[in-house]
Amino acid sequence: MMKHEFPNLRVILHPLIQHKLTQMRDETTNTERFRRFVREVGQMLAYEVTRDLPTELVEVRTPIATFRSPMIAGKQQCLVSILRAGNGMLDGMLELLPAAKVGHIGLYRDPSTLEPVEYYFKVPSDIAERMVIVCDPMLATGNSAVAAINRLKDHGVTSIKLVCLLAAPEGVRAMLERHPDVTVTVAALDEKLNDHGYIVPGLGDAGDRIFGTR
Ligand SMILES: O=P(O)(O)OC[C@H]1O[C@H](OP(=O)(O)OP(=O)(O)O)[C@H](O)[C@@H]1O
Ligand SMILES: O=c1cc[nH]c(=O)[nH]1
Ligand SMILES: [Mg+2]
Repeated sequence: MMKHEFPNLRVILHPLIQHKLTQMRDETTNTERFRRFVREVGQMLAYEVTRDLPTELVEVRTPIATFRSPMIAGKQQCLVSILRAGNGMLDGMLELLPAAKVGHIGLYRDPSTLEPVEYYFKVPSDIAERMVIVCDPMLATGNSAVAAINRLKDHGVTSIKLVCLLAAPEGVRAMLERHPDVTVTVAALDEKLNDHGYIVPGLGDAGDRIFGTR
């Protein structure tokens, strides 16, 4: 585990994740490969973020004997993707959590103010009873994640985890101040933000690289 100052942050230093992340950072990685890496790393981060799900023992009869064996218990899951870039992680995560419901929150950052603008909001009607995993590749200023989680809490959600590929210290700090109950799981904690609010060294604009829009 990486040493850092944030009690709300888990950085996953798995070699497979780091290997793929390095190729995502490479500016010569094309849309097709970038999209595949986001999906694969999203799936591996879903594995890590579900590590502490509660289990209960249920009786199972094998061809040899009957015994008590663990199954996931407690709240059911809901994945919430922050559009657009969150969708790049969604399919990989759903492969591990096939029964999860899915919500979408459409946000884009105003480039001059770096404040998020909401353009879409659709979540399952029973979301308040679920454990929610919010996904977005980038946690930069944190404004988008804070706004999305504000909206989920307004809908009564009490159990939330945030999964990102990359975070800047500014974004992790914003989450700690505004939503200290939410753990943040990332593949890397980068150095800082630049004057345009991009993560340094980062990987550029995640949405544009996933969808090939620039
Ligand atoms: O922490 P913040 O400073 O709020 O920045 C992070 C946000 O910026 C990106 O989205 P963007 O606004 O580029 O929208 P997109 O996914 O449609 O490209 C990213 O996917 C996050 O949602
Ligand atoms: O570096 C950044 C910051 C915000 N959004 C991105 O896609 N990349
Ligand atoms: Mg973008």
